[in-house]
Amino acid sequence: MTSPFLLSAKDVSIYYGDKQAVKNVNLDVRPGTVNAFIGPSGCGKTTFLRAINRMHDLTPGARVTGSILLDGQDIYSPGVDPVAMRRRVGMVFQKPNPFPTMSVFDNVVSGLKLAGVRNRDHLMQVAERSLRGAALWDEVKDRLNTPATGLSGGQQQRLCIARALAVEPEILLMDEPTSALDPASTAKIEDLMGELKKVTTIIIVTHNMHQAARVSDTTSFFLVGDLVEHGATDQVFTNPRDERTEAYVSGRFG
Ligand SMILES: Nc1ncnc2c1ncn2[C@@H]1O[C@H](COP(=O)(O)OP(=O)(O)OP(=O)(O)O)[C@@H](O)[C@H]1O
Repeated sequence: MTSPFLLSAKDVSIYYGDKQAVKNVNLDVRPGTVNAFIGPSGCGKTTFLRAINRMHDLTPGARVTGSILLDGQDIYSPGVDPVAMRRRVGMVFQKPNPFPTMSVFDNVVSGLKLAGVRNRDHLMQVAERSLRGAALWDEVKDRLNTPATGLSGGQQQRLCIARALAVEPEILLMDEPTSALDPASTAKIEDLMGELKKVTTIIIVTHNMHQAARVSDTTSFFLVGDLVEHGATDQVFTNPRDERTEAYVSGRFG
């Protein structure tokens, strides 16, 4: 039988030199869902997230053990090309990071151009679809050829979401995507999540428990490198199994 999970982490540990930042994490993610990682600062959420597209390959001294299966294939197996794999696993960072010298349009289609796509009509179709997907089309359709840096912070973050969507990733990793944004821009991105999960699967690291409760289907609670609890978001917030989760979600530490 094929697995119902798009992503399965098995016994994943992550080290920076001698220091273990993530301890034996096991986690399954279903396709078409929003999955939140919560927990206090420094507990390993971002470290684990970055392992899902092999970003630690680029960090000196970092080491990942265990396996992370994407569609049943271990992304750490020797035959896997990390560049090709990263096209399947998109990433949106804390601070919007559009390519500063590029126009809005060129930012969105940069991944496709890098892959050699040149057909202007096709690029235009993808740009429109991706910008609509990121709920940005109406705001930028008349300024596609202007610099991306002219957009507001919230628009820039949605542009980064559009850029990620353009290559049709199977998973979109979002590392505190709204922490640098004002409440109105945050609300727009939260509203977007429900739409995005129709076309991809989302994992979002957030410090904001209300955000996790609002947008996610499942929640994983991390504490000093351990995945303490993982379950349906309703259950984790209203009926946590572990007393440490209970203490955290009720605001007793954090
Ligand atoms: N490049 C690095 N080199 C060494 N240690 C690191 C590195 N990045 C993170 N760490 C350490 O690993 C641990 C986990 O950090 P991580 O950033 O994953 O936590 P986090 O839960 O995402 O925190 P935050 O919510 O503050 O972003 C911390 O102790 C951190 O200091």
